[in-house]
Amino acid sequence: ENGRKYFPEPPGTILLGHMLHITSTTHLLDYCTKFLAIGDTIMLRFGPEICPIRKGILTKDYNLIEFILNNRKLIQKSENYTFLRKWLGNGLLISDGDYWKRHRKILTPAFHFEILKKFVEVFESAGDVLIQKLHEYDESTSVDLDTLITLYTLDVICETAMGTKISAQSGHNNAYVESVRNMCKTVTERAFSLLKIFDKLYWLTRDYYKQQKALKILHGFTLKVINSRKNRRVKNDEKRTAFLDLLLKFSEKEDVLSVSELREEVDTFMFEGHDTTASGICFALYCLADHPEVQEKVFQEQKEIFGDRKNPVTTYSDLQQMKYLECVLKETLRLYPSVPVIGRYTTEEIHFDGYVIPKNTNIAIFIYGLHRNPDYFPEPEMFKPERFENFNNAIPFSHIPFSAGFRNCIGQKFAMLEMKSVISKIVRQFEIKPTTPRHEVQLSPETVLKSINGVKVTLKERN
Ligand code: HEM
Repeated sequence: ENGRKYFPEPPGTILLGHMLHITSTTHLLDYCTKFLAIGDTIMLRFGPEICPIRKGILTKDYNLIEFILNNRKLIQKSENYTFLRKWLGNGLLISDGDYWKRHRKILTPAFHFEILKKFVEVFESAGDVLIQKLHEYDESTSVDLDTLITLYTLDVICETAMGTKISAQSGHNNAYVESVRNMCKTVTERAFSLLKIFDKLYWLTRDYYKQQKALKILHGFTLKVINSRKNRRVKNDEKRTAFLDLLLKFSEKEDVLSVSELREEVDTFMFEGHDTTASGICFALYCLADHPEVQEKVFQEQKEIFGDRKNPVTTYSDLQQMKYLECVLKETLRLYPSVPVIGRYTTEEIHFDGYVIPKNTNIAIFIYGLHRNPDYFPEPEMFKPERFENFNNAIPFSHIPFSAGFRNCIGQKFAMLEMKSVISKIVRQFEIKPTTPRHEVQLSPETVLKSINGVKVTLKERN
């Protein structure tokens, strides 16, 4: 067409394009991989022109990904993020333009390491509750980590984001916990349904009512916390260091956030900050179970830091010293990136390497596929944390579990500290082993990468 070059399109059906292939999340990773057999970047079509989410490109190409993530014109998120909007409003994850820029600037100081240092106590005390739970299992019963770990990360994010203990691990605040789960689930299901993406059809489904109910509980909870902390806040109260308190403090100065803006940012942390870390922790423990030699090295590192103390009070600087564990986490997030696909939307025509990406195109960056490219990671299916002991910094965009560029994850350091805190605690107390017969995870990219049959291991108390 006029010599304009577009990315190739894999075979699909005339009317529905590639939509039919992508109706189940469990096969999504396989389909993406299969589609990308014809090239590292391809065009996909989701249904006929009347469909709300129509066309897109899917890429695992290093250079294109670097180009996109470093491009100031490409910070708008793709259309499927709009399903999160009812919950997260214009929170940092989905806002764009000057509004995003302004909010990113306001929120960045809240993730300063001086603040994160203080959160280590929260990670540790929630971790102690988890350890108590884990002691209820022994070698004969497998533990499904998914539920237990998710309740742990919920406890952590609620206390750090809102300064409020919900004791999810002890079975309190079930309505809130359940609403978070329901919301995450229905949002994902919507993005992959041919019918539910239409608002008017969605109103007729049970999911819609489930969502409305969950939203009422979620928003109600956050607003209640904001209002009570706003009224009760004591000036210069050192103890109040939750994200919310910092934002309230900032709001008193020139950068005013309204109550609803505060609500949206806090809810965004609630969403982005618990499922992602839970996924990372579960898969890391699963990999450690499969690789006793790696686990032994992690354990030895703990001994070097703490001697024989099994339950030491762990500080920020202790966590900083866990260099090998950090490699384990990087390797886990390479093979199992918590956010396997991220999306962008073109607001103008983009030219890259002789190709045209039309205006109004959704771009899906396939992090999962990028991370398994043998050019950057020889024997890509193998779990080898040592790769990161001398990672080639010349190819920074080959490993981007936290994305990269302007819109990278604001919670990256927080997440690494939390994961290190809880995993080191578990490794000091237990030997992690595969179940018999060995549990095989079934990956499903539900916005966050999950295993639909759980993540099961067995635990043996160390002497
Ligand atoms: C292992 C854990 C985590 C992973 C793998 C992860 C990954 C990511 C990725 C890939 C993005 C980019 C999303 C996109 O472009 O659509 C992102 C953005 C974001 N993450 Fe995380 N995340 C993690 C933990 C956290 C935590 C703990 C928090 C908060 C406490 C957080 C808050 C955010 C926010 C607010 C954004 C939006 C940033 C912006 O657009 O300016 N994340 N994260």
